[in-house]
Amino acid sequence: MKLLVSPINIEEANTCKLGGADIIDVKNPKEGSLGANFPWMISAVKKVAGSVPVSATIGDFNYKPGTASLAALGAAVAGAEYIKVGLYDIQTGEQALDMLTGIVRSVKDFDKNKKVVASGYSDYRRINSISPFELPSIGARAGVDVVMMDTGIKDGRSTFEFLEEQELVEFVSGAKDYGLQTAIAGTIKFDDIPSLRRISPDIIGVRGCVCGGDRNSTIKKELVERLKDLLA
Ligand SMILES: O=C[C@H](O)COP(=O)(O)O
Repeated sequence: MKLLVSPINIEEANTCKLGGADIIDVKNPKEGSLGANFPWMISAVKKVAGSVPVSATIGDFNYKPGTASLAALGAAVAGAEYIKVGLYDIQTGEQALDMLTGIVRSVKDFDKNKKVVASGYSDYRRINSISPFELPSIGARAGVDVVMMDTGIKDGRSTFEFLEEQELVEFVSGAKDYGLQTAIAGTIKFDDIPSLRRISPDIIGVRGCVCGGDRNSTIKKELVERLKDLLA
């Protein structure tokens, strides 16, 4: 399992790199769970990251395929290798397919090696969003590379409070059947690692855990190292 860590600035990105993160995921929590940061921040993090791949979130979207496609291209041009969209206020498979098809086209026309990550939300019922379990089939049709789930509301409740381990196993195996990679995030804690080993997604995404439990605090190098060791 690769470790994705979400810094909010260059200092934290450097800490992620020093701590051994496999993917440095630029986001802006002020604008939501998958809030977009500025293109100049993505470019600056890319310089700090060196050979470590950079991911960038483009927002918790409603149904705006054109806006999302343009934002995705912006993240790709700024240097992100992984471009991650949150299907937040999306209720139907048709809407999700439109969104993802546009995003994939705009990113892959620019650089076919960049990866598109389609994120749903483990707390989809409380935010009235599409079920993340629909994403593997829709994502495969659209041509995304990774399907993911995170929590939409960052109130301390974890993905493991909204979904059973067996449901997460099914999410991962369903995506694999479509040839897609998977990522799981949402207030993951050190205690969740044994369960995550059984679920075995390709990537786990964290912030709060490596800030010492409070995602509004700052990322600590020793906690990134500890998590990386646990995943080894
Ligand atoms: O993609 C990863 C998210 O930033 C996870 O943040 P969190 O661990 O604080 O829920």
